[in-house]
Amino acid sequence: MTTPGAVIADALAYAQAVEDAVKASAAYYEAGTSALDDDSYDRLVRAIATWEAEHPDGVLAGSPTGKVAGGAVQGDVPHTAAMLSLDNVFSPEEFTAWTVSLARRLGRDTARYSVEPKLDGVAIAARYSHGRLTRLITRGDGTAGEDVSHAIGTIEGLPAELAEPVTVEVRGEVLMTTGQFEHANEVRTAHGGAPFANPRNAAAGTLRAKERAYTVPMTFFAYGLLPLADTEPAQAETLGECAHSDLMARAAAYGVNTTAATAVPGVTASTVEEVLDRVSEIAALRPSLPFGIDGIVVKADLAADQRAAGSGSRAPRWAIAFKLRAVEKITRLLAVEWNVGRTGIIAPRAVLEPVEIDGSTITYATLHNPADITRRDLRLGDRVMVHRAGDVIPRIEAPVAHLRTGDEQPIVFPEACPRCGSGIDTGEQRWRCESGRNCHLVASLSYAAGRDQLDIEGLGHTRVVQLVEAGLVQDLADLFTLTRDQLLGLERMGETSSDKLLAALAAAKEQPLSRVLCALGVRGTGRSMSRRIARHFATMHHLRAADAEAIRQVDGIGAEKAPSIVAELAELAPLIDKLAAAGVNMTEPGALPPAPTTAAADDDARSADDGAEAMSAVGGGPLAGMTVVVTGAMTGALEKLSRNEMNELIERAGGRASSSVSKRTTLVVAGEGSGAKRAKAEALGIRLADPDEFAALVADHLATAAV
Ligand SMILES: NC(=O)c1ccc[n+]([C@@H]2O[C@H](COP(=O)([O-])OP(=O)(O)OC[C@H]3O[C@@H](n4cnc5c(N)ncnc54)[C@H](O)[C@@H]3O)[C@@H](O)[C@H]2O)c1
Ligand SMILES: [Zn+2]
Repeated sequence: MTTPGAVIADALAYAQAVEDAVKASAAYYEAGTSALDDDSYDRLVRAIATWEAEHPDGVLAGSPTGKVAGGAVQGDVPHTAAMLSLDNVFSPEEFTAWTVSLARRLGRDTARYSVEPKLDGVAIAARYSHGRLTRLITRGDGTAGEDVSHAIGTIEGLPAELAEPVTVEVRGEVLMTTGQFEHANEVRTAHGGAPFANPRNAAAGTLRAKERAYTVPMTFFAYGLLPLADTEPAQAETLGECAHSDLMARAAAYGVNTTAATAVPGVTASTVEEVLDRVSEIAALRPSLPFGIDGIVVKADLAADQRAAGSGSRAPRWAIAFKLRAVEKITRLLAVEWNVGRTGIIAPRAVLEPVEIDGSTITYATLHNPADITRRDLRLGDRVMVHRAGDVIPRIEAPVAHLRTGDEQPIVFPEACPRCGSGIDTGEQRWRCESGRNCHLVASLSYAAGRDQLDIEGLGHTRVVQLVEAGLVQDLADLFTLTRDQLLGLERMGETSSDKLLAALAAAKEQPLSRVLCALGVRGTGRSMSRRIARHFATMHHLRAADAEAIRQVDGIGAEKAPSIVAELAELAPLIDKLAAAGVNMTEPGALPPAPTTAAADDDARSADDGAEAMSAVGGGPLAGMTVVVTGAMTGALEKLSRNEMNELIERAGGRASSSVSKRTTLVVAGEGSGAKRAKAEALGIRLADPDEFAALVADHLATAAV
């Protein structure tokens, strides 16, 4: 495939582009399985046209330009009158220019316009003989189409019998509504077929498919009515003289479906301004329509104007398509995320290779529920058709199944709640965490009890769920007022485990402020940030008294984060009070509260580096002013320390812990298995220490690290 949209460099690339476009076109009109989205196809054809304009002698006979259906489709049933394509405009200016050229051609202003949605489906001619539907023919190459009469009876809006026994041809679009498309793919995948990428492809593929084991409904909308060879002459003459809007009213009276029954009925307009207003109205309604449209068709309404304007080989001169921006693009499904909502609903979300649709870059799309994923037969790595119109959340229509390489992977459904680890209730279409509305509480308590936070031994996930479900704990503080009797009342809770848990809770009350802060889960403050805040303010009292400006004194807290920390602490105030009342420690050992500031801090003069110095000046210690990175396995006296505990140790000793080696690093503690970071430190000439050397350096502070 040539890169769509790329400029064609030479005759060889031109020939390749023509071949690609013709192949895509054939796949698009026949089985609805093009490898390209419309935008990419249109760019390819534009590049072909540009090249042809510069090389008029090199134009290939097979070129798609200037032909109905790009010349890729044939037919053997001749049309009564040519079934043409439409020329396009993309802006009000281009549209106005078109009306001017039409007026020039007519020698007068166009008397009246008809304005209708451009339905995004497949063109079809339906022949009625004495009121009975006898034949369905596709557009084909415009001169002759293919007989698809087997589809009679599966198309809503195209009755088997008209309200009057007339002999006429009704032309219009066969499409699938959103609901019909969902249903079609459901039925199709249930029969082992590959889902269609979008409703248009589904309509094209379904219309042409013969002898399927199942039928799926489609919908017809008329946009043309004309006589057949054996139509009564008087009737034929009347039809030939009717305005387009009258023909549509007549078709509706015959019982054929028209846009009159939709939110975007065809209307007439007498001025360009009126037309453009209607274009805007239809464009605004597009996202809420139950079927796809890709533009607005504007026609000279009167038969006399149409006759005077005439037609070219590809399109009539009396009609134009005002194209709307593409709302569908093909991109790749990279991953599926599972998010837990407030009520415990676990919702999948598609992560996409970023793609621009209608001016915005799309990286996520909704996936509703697991059944939806199964129904759409989605796989990781799939190329997918993504739809986004207006403010509506982008959605995946379906995988472009014929583009599969075989490397696609099944989407793994979670076995436990991704937030709190509880079981999942899969009884309904929408999966739900078994902890329901408590999911968040279970998750936050489990987090708070974790090793790097309050480190409460014996308070694992199952125990947390049990306490929450028994109604004993409604927030973090409730843990610290649990009684022995309450614990003994729980299942599988003997005297020994109750006492152990109570002891662990008592020990947790003595944890430093930094860990309490971390356990509170203030957004934007992870473990090391919690430590920096705790060391800076020394007490919860000082921290809560701080405004955003004061919080910005802490190294690494910027103008955005500071106010949100203040706001969250205010929100957490009742919980913090409750924790303090339960006897939980609210101070940071070894830290001194900041000196009260007199003058307002000078913003410009302050940088992260200054902050680091200020902090270590308060702390002092053997690592004062140093930025330390730990890498590899710790041994000897440091063996038992987690990375978080190592970082705590560094900060207690006055240093600043960092996870990556840079020019600002002053010391790298390198244990066994430290590869890349050690190498980088050596390259930058940064001081290295092995675990034993480092243990000796911070020996005074090491004693207090044992937990
Ligand atoms: N993705 C691909 O590989 C691929 C290949 C070929 C074509 N295409 C797409 O198809 C389009 C060009 O194809 P085309 O010539 O079939 O169609 P068109 O967009 O040029 O418009 C003509 C068609 O519009 C339809 N139509 C809808 N509402 C109508 C109304 N109210 N009045 C009259 N006609 C109405 C008719 O079917 C008519 O045949 C382009 O947008 C192109 O992107 C895509
Ligand atoms: Zn949960």
